[in-house]
Amino acid sequence: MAILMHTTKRKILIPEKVSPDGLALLKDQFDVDEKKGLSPEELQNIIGDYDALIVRSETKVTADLLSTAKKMKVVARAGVGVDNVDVQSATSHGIIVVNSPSGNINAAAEHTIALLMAVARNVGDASQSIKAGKWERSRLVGVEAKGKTLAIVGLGKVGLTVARIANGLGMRLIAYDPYANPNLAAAASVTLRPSLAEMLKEADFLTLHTPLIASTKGMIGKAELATMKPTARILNVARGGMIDEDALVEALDAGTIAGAGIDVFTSEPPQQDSSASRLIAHPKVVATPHLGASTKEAQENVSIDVCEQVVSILSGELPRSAVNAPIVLPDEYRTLQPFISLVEKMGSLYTQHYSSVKLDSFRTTFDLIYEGKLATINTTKPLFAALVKGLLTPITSSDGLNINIVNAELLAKERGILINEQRSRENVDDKPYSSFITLRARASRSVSQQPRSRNTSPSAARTLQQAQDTDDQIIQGFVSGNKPFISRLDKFKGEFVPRGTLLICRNFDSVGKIGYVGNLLGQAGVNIKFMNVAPLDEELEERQNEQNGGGETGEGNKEALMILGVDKPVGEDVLKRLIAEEGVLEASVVNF
Ligand SMILES: NC(=O)C1=CN([C@@H]2O[C@H](COP(=O)(O)OP(=O)(O)OC[C@H]3O[C@@H](n4cnc5c(N)ncnc54)[C@H](O)[C@@H]3O)[C@@H](O)[C@H]2O)C=CC1
Ligand SMILES: O=C(O)C(=O)COP(=O)(O)O
Repeated sequence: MAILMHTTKRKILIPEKVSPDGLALLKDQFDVDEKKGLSPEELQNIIGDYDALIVRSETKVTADLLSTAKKMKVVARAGVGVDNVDVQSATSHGIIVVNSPSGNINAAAEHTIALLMAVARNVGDASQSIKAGKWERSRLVGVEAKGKTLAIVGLGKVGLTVARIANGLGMRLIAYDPYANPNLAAAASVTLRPSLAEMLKEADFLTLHTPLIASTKGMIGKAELATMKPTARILNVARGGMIDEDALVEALDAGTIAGAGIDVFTSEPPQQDSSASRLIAHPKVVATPHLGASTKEAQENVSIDVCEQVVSILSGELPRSAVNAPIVLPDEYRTLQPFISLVEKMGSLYTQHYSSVKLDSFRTTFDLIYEGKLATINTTKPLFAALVKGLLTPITSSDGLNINIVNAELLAKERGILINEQRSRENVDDKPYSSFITLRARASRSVSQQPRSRNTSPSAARTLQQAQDTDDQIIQGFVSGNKPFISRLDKFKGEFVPRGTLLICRNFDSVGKIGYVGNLLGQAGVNIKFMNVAPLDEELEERQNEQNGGGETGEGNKEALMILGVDKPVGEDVLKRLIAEEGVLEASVVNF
């Protein structure tokens, strides 16, 4: 008989025109909904169903929208500028924002040059004039680009590409960009100017290529325009909002600026009677409807770029150009993968086993110590995030937080969880694993009492010594054959796989305990799938004995942990009965 499998495909919403070349990469694995022309309300009503959203510049991805997007894992911007996405809000929801940082650079640069030439030679005006049946050769005399000064604000990817093309046109190149790479500037024959004001005076053509951010918003206003030559022409293929549109219209009317080529506006599409629509209507302006990235080639590039990243993220991997997550190299991420699972389980074990700890009000410092191969990895951000996720998931509501590399740091801070990552130089060559992780929870104490400097990496042995000395809580683990193992829980040493539901009992290591616990569980209808015993660590025991005056611990008084894999949850009543029996000192149920 055929077995029907019902697997729900994850859903991706695309409310704008995105090239089919990238979408083809999604359609096998995911439900891809292309829904153009949605109103903000319509978008808000359906966004909760989607795992990913792919947009260009038209969709406003607001904090309001993101707060409704409960399943959302990724917002992908098929282009460069993410000023239409509330990145901060996405971060707080753990939503990764990706873009395509270079797929449309050439298109934007060529469009800038197209506008430069069109403005220099009155192409738009001349075309309209001839179509109207006129032949106005003397009114439409232009200027040449050759020998003119092109002033570039923002010498990043687009700015540099514009510079290289303009260099070929024989233009003199100057730029203002406080963060520019001087070597790249020199190689492109661009002379950097120390201030915008200084550069504006020299410009025959001014072109803007910065993102729209606080420092660039309104950067060309009335005062700046007043310092420019009356023959100067202005180009904007970056973002509306960087130029004061009313001030530019005024300057064009007054003849203190000669012309402008504008692709981007403060309101897109421009509203009637807005400053944008007045600028567009101006006879000295060549305007295009945000076409900088609109070439077949650029749209293919950005679409493939972001769709590949959406596939990565929905498959649990990291993207290559996240706007709000650290970049982790693919090889490193592959190495980290099994440890991410281990650390998450260690965090979860901590919260569930030490259940008296209230994580949302606690002040504990965690040391997360990497030994062996892991200690040589460049970025351990995914492990940090896994610990926060492991610690918080057992105590957050099921519809709650999407905890990941994007928001882990923020959430840890909000909850007062301090995580101190350390790399140990302890040699693990003689051990059966190549890497080893210790999670140590230190009860809070004043800063002056904290045991040691954060920069010195203790060996595992020293860590244990400290745990014993300070009653800190210790969980250790390693990975073998890609499987996570816990190898220590507090003072007990024994390997177990953190999987399914585990009943963890601390008991006196005496005859009959296993039978008693087994019986009780049997009566409650709980099956035991596997069992491990973790005895007291011998080294630790010896030290304790020495401290207690050298006496041996009596056989029946030795403690051990019993770890039982069970097939269903163990109720509170059963736990109470277990603890009531002499010899079972503590019992906790942990779900993975
Ligand atoms: N019209 C269109 O269709 C397109 C527009 N764009 C726009 O172009 C912008 C630039 O893109 P890219 O060159 O790829 O970005 P980029 O990040 O490579 O370069 C931006 C440059 O601006 C500089 N910068 C930042 N703040 C500055 C300030 N206050 N003053 C001077 N320089 C400053 C940075 O140092 C950087 O070098 C994008 O942010 C996007 O808004 C990009 C592609 C297409
Ligand atoms: O990539 C950018 O920043 C752009 O402005 C391109 O916008 P678009 O994708 O054409 O709406």
